[in-house]
Amino acid sequence: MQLLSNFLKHKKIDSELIELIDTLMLACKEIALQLREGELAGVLGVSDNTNIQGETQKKLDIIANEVLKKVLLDNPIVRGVASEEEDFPVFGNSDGRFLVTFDPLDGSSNIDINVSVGTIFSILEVPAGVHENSVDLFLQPGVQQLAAGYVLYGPSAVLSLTTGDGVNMFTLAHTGDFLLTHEDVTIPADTSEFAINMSNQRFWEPGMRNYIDDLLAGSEGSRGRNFNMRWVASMVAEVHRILTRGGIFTYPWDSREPQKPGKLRLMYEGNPMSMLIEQAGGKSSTCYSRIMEIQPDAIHQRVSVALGSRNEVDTLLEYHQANKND
Ligand SMILES: O=P(O)(O)OC[C@H]1O[C@](O)(COP(=O)(O)O)[C@@H](O)[C@@H]1O
Ligand SMILES: [Mg+2]
Ligand SMILES: [Mg+2]
Repeated sequence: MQLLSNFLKHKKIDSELIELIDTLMLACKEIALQLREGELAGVLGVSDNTNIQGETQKKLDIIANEVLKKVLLDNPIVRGVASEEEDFPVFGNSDGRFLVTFDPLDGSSNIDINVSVGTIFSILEVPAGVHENSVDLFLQPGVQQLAAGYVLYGPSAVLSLTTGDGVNMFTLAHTGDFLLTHEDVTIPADTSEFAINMSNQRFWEPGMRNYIDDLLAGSEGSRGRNFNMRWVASMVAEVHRILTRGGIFTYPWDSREPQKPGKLRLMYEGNPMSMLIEQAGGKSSTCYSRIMEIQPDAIHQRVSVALGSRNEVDTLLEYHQANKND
């Protein structure tokens, strides 16, 4: 089985980008170790802090964030990082070429119950000739990402990575190496499995309500077949399932906080996951437009997300279109 860096060299990926991905994996291996120790290392439970989005930080949110920040900023090819758990971007070498945004620990409500969590990352390039450090450097649409991926910390630790030429998966071996385990991952265009937090049903838009009602009606409804439902409450795990066997995942806009487009964050979750899904032949949308074409205007911007098997996402968009035109 091929080593991650050998695979990327073989694919003729830019050597500095390979170096950056290796650096990211160094941090993820450290996070994987801390997670594995769990209670033994005293890392479970909540901290006394709240992040800029008003969420209570888990101890492991903070640890994972610190590990990623330190390891990345120690490498002079990194100009700056932006994290879900940092109020503002943090800058390193002013000549650095890369920007990295990350959700250090996704699905962190699962930590204390020992269920899968993950790290999501997105790599951007500093626009040519820009020397001033500012948040604006990061505010690039998802189509500009050089690479994106996640590490799922589940029964095994798995990296799913795209550098803009398909999606490949690598499993962390006991030697500390990530080894190629799935090449050219492709999402089936059709699916009978959906993922949504059903407890928010009464807050959804009519398009989403009608769509889910028809899935639940199964073979007796207009879809004419039964659908299965999954909800891990960890986006990394949901996307991993979809990359592995297809499906649709959505965290849509809802009326609880109508001024926010959704729960998930564009720069740390929406864009990197959309790049992976599209590179595997799937589709990703806000329910109205392509996520990767959104011009961000704030680093912690939220976005509504619907992604997965292409034909099923198209069907969901039709329900939204139908209700928009009513
Ligand atoms: O608690 P809910 O409403 O089920 O939301 C679950 C969603 O929130 C998230 O946990 C948000 O990510 P964080 O844990 O990084 O805040 C997603 O991974 C997941 O899809
Ligand atoms: Mg998250
Ligand atoms: Mg998080």
